[in-house]
Amino acid sequence: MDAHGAFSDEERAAVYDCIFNRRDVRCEFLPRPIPPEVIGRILRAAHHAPSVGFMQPWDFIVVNNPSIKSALHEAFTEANIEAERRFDPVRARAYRNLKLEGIREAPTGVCVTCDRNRAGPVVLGRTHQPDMDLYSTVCAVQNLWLAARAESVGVGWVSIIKPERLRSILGIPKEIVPVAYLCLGYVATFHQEPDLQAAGWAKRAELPALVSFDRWGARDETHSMFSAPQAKVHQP
Ligand SMILES: Cc1cc2c(cc1C)N(C[C@H](O)[C@H](O)[C@H](O)COP(=O)(O)O)c1[nH]c(=O)[nH]c(=O)c1N2
Repeated sequence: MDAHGAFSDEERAAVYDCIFNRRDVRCEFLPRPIPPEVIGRILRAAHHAPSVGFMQPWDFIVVNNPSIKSALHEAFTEANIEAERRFDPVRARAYRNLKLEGIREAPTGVCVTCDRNRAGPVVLGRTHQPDMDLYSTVCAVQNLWLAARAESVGVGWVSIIKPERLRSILGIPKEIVPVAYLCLGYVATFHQEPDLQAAGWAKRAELPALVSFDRWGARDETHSMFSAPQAKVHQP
């Protein structure tokens, strides 16, 4: 970074590399523990996320205890059975074959929570959009995910679990919202494409079809934005 805060070409490429090669990791966690200083750096990155009114509504519960992980895994299994039933029979069969969590295998779990009252009843930027504190907490999750990728630590978000079960297992007070349960661990390899894409469940949409100019749906097909050469990084 230069004296004015501009990144070099290599630094910029490293950031895009990290973004395009971040993956949701559900299995293949190695048992090797993540050193405390690495967890510390990852949480510090999460804590430097933007937040509405600089509210910083998050807390981080670090889960190492195997019996707590087992209880969380049981809660996942209950929720997963219910989730599977919502799909039609063909899709349900495909769903059953997906691996959607690594709660017990991951050496570390992190639950990211949101304290909706942290900054009192009136918060700059939240008056007309009260959920901005939750969105801020999700920004912290994304910072965590990217910092972990930079540390070669895989992260998997497990949302197939009832919030009240998360609350009771982790002793989260009722006024605090559990936003994300994340599984963290080193992996042998980061997959190049999302697991759900590799499994044929869903695929990445074409970006130009999602961008419009000035008005919803007003697409300018001739716009050169996406015809520029791509950065030399793998973009699944
Ligand atoms: C809010 C939220 C919640 C979940 C997820 C993500 C997000 C953002 N994802 C991960 C999701 O499936 C994954 O991000 C996409 O499939 C794209 O893959 P990559 O993240 O690019 O590898 C996810 N994955 C999974 O296996 N079990 C889960 O419960 C969830 N829940």
